[in-house]
Amino acid sequence: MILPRILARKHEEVDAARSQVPLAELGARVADLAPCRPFRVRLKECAARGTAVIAEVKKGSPSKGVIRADFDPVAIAGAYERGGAACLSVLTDRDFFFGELAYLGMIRNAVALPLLRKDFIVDAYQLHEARVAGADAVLLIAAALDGGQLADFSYLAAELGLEVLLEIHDEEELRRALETPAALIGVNNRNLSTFVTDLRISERLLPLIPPQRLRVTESGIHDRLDIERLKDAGADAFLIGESLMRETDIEAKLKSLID
Ligand SMILES: O=P(O)(O)OC[C@@H](O)[C@@H](O)c1c[nH]c2ccccc12
Repeated sequence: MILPRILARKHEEVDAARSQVPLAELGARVADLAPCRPFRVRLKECAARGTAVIAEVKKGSPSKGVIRADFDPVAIAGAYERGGAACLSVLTDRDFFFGELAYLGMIRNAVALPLLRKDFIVDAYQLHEARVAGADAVLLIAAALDGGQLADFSYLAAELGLEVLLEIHDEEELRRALETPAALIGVNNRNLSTFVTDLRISERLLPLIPPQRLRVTESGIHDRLDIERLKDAGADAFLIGESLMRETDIEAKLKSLID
């Protein structure tokens, strides 16, 4: 299973980053930042008008390797914005997903959409780092965090002005998610040990999420048929990476998913 390996590596990265820029210094920078862009409100508006897609800037993954060789994160973000994305997800993990923290700032300067930092958060330091780098929201993964961490990180994120997308994969994780104030809950259709995606995970779990929480379905979404099927299961928003990144015309593909 790869998740424990990724998490162990994250702790090393955080230690290295902290020795370069201490938490107190990062914290001091937060005070000077512009307010975050409203992630959840934007999703709700797009969902009310049609289909709310969180489009992911993703060069590759541990299971697929490099998905898109000619990878220009800013150009991709622009195509997503023109194609009608509600919000963007930016993979910032370098070692397993070919991402960079700096992509957040570059993309923030180029598009007006709210941005999610997609990474493996294991330490409060990374929440400050996300805010300073230009994120408006962060992913928290229930499979990677215990109940105390989920609560602590949720409250700290809110203090920093960041919204939280809390990712779950089964009933036990959902139960823990519902004990936190997370306004956005994401059901990952991908099994993190086998990498197999199965939309039936969302069909099983989305109906168990109270409608006051915004229900996001993540991974393995390919076409309009998948979207209709997931809407029927109660999805309010759709997090899509690979099927967009494999297209030559990203903007046209996104439009075909939304209409
Ligand atoms: O590329 P896909 O199958 O459309 O999936 C996107 C997104 O859901 C996936 O990248 C993801 C979901 N949860 C994660 C956690 C970490 C890294 C990546 C992810």
